[in-house]
Amino acid sequence: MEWVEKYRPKSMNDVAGQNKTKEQLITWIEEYIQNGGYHKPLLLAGPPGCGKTTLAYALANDYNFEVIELNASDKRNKNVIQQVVGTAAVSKSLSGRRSLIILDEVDGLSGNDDRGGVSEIIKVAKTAKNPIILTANDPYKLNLSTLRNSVHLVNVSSVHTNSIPPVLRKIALQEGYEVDPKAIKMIASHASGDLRAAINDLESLLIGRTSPMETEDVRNLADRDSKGNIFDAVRIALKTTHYDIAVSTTRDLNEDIGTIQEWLAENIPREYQKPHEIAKAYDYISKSDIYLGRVYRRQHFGFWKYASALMTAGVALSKDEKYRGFIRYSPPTIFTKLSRSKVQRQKTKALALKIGQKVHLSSKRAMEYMRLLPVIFENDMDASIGLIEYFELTKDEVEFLSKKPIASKIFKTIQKNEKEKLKERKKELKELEKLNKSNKLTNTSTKVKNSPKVDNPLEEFLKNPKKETNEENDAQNQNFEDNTTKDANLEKNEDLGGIPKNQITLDKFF
Ligand SMILES: Nc1ncnc2c1ncn2[C@@H]1O[C@H](COP(=O)(O)OP(=O)(O)OP(=O)(O)O)[C@@H](O)[C@H]1O
Repeated sequence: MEWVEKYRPKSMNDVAGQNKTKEQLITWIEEYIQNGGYHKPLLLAGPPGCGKTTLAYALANDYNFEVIELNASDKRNKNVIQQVVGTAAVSKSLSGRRSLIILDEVDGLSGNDDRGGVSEIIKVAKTAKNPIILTANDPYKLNLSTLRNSVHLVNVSSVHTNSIPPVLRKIALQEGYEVDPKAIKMIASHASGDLRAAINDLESLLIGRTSPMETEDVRNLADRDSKGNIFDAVRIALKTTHYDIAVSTTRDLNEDIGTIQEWLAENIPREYQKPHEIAKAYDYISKSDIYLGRVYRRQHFGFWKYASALMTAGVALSKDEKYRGFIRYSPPTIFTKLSRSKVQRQKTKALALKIGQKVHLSSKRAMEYMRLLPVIFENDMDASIGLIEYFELTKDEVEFLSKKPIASKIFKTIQKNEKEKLKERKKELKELEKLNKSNKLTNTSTKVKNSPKVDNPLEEFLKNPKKETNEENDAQNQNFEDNTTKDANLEKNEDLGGIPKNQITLDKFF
């Protein structure tokens, strides 16, 4: 059992603080007992978690009344009020004990569906023989003017910060946990007078703990500042059954509306128990998402309020009954999932862009076609190779798309094909060279005969080297020629009587 329920005070003496309210309650019930007839119903009005319902139950217990509760989740239309409250109010219970009727959260009766309910309560209250206690979070805010005149209003203040630590300490001790008094004080001031929230915080911090709880642990609690935090907003929106209360949860929240929507979506199945409630709540979330989409796409910020109302009040009113127990809410896992899948998403986007550019498609459309690629990779090698070559996909990209070790098989085939192609090309080149050589030979023989025009510069050079030489070469050639002449003259001057060497030698033979 959740600690808030387990440690709900059974007697007025155990209710922390609220001394003035207790006195008013005691006076009211004692007057009823003395008069024994019609008595104005009591309306307990105060913030959530300050002990209104607890006080009503504790009073009933102390004065031996049997409680008949009709909470906000019940459809309190005219018939239901007549059947449940009407019958109970004029009769004693089967046990013979008198009944105390508790109508929780009557500020929720201001909606159109409950209009009959408000008038019926007044009617029933006027004829009731048994006492009726109503509770509300803020009766002035709501259209309850008629009801307020017919009831005895008692304001319940939030629990004083000094009254919270003893309650928390007692619970921790009874559960067998050791706690630092400073940590307890911190939880108390975090709760801002909401004892239910304080007990819930204590439970969430202590459950499963082996070492003593310290102040550092409390600091890790989400900030519960005066503006409220997302945990409170989610809790109120999921717990309440009132349109206005649910809608007001986002009012002072310093969070983006999309984030609030994710928080609610994450925690709906934690709070709601019945499948049809969960389905209905998600239906509202999806409707709110449509409006949010319109806000972003059309920049029509007037739709904020519809999105906000659908996600808070829509979700709140999807449940049949209020779940009172403690629920450990958790931040939306979508954000962790998104950050984990960031690299994957970036890769997919880059690939879609690459493929889209090739086939003139937007990356969004390309992504749709990309889903077919893994199927082709697995089943058709030729088509896969064709597509990989066409889209110029790398092995990594194919691996990423197929998510299976098929990529290495395809790329091995591609490599094999490439090698074969290379071989064939080499063969072709050789044949071409051969053909070229034989062509050259034919060309040279024709050239000698006809002196055709030669395009190949190398051939041109070989044919007419002078043309290729530059001035420097010309000069060098000139020097070379001069030197040759000089040498020849020197040779002439050798002891040969002015006759060249070769000529003498040759002369010897003739
Ligand atoms: N004054 C208190 N003394 C001891 N326990 C309290 C007190 N107020 C609240 N609690 C604890 O908080 C729990 C919720 O209190 P309760 O349901 O009475 O709040 P409430 O004012 O009726 O809230 P709501 O308006 O949301 O219905 C109780 O089960 C109890 O454990």
